[in-house]
Amino acid sequence: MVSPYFLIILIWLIWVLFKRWQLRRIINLSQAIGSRYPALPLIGHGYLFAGDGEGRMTAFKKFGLEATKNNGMTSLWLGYDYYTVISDPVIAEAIMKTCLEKGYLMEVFSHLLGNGSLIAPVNIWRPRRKLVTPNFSLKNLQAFVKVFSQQSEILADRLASVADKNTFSIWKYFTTYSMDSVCETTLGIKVHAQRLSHSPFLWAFEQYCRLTAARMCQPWLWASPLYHWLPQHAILRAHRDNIWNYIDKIIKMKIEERKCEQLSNGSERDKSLLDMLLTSSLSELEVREETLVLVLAGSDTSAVGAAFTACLLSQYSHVQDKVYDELYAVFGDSQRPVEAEDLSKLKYLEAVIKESMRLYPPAAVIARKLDKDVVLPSGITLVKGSGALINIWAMHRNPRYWGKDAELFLPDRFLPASSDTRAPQRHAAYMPFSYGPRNCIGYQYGMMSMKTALATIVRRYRLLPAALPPRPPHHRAHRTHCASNTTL
Ligand code: HEM
Repeated sequence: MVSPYFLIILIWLIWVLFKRWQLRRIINLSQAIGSRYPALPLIGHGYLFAGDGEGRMTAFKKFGLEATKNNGMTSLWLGYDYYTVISDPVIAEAIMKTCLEKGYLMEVFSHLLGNGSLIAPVNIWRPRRKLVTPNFSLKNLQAFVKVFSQQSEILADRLASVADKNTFSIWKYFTTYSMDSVCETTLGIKVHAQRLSHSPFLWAFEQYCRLTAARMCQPWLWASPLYHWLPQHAILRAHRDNIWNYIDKIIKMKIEERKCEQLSNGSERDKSLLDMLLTSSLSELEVREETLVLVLAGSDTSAVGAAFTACLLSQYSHVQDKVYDELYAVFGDSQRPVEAEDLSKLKYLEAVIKESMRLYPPAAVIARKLDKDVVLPSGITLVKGSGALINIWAMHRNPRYWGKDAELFLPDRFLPASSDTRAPQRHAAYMPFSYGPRNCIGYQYGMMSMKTALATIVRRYRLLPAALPPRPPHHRAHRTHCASNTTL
């Protein structure tokens, strides 16, 4: 009689051998590229990503720095999924121009986003991108600046209660500002995140993202049949259902509004992105998916970008002085709110935000799945079926492209008429909004929102560094928090 334990071990061994045979080309690639960190059986390098968002970001940084030392590439195994971590723009460009699939890491978000364009397979993504892109025209974005400006005024008013007092974290002010702006321009409703102490929708959204981001990098949580037994899954599903119910109610309300407007021959009210999506050929389900993508992709990213910029302004007072002088040249002593036409005049502020996103890119790492072999200029072939993790954080600090002073905060790099040669010639070396056909659809929106909020604050307050031991602001994977406090 054969022992059942023996049988289990035998089946497991056969499965491992089969898997190694299946992955033989990828294993050869990973050995050719190498990694200084040992990959453990079953979980690969997953053990380095256990812990909270800050721990995960630390692990991503380690792999990014390792890639830079190793000619722009290093190997990373998450379970049986292999990724080449990339910190060289030449390699990133070769992949991002041709490989547009996102792969497993992002697929965990399909539980919430379904086939939303942020994660959808290329055949679904392409037609949706075509439908959504025209809604981000300059004319529509300029109309949104009114919302950014009103919400920025609320943000600045709220800061009055903490100004001149103790050190505080500016993060929650930007994240609620951003949520208010994104919901108003996307959904066409005011969620009052800045005013309410608790919003069930926002709470569900935040908790959902936190749990899913943790699952993304922890292969032991990937197997759905097992994950379904864990308490996190029940919580995740409850949050998702709350989010869906909330969005579905708004969609129904907007459909009714549209019907009434058609009966009354239309009205002049400002249109949200959801209004625009409802005039497209998308079904109700697809509209929900795309609306959620916009809220997810648009809210935290802009908040992180603005919060890091505020922290850096507080630490570099000469840069803040120059931002203030530029604002004074545009607004003088007037108290009027920021308007769309002002934003294009704020060239120095724009350079500051860009330099801040170079050092602290809100989306620090992005993923691609290779659906074909990619032969690199070095002659190495990245193998079909493997993944690529473009480490934007490390790429933006790669001294080969940004010089020996890559770690320094120097906004002049981004001044249009600058004689500064420190800005690299290769376009892909700077990609906070990604690169290639699948880049960020909301980059102008994001820049306008961040500029409006920062301009409003710097006109009213002076940002001072935290009364804590000096420490550069630091990232967390998923939510990239501005952890160094700022005083006003
Ligand atoms: C500072 C602000 C922002 C940053 C840094 C940022 C960054 C990014 C990045 C890096 C990607 C590409 C991910 C990838 O290649 O896998 C992306 C995609 C996307 N972003 Fe943004 N984003 C910002 C703001 C926004 C805003 C405000 C919106 C919309 C309101 C938005 C909507 C999207 C959408 C829809 C995609 C998916 C595009 C596609 O796959 O076709 N983003 N974003």
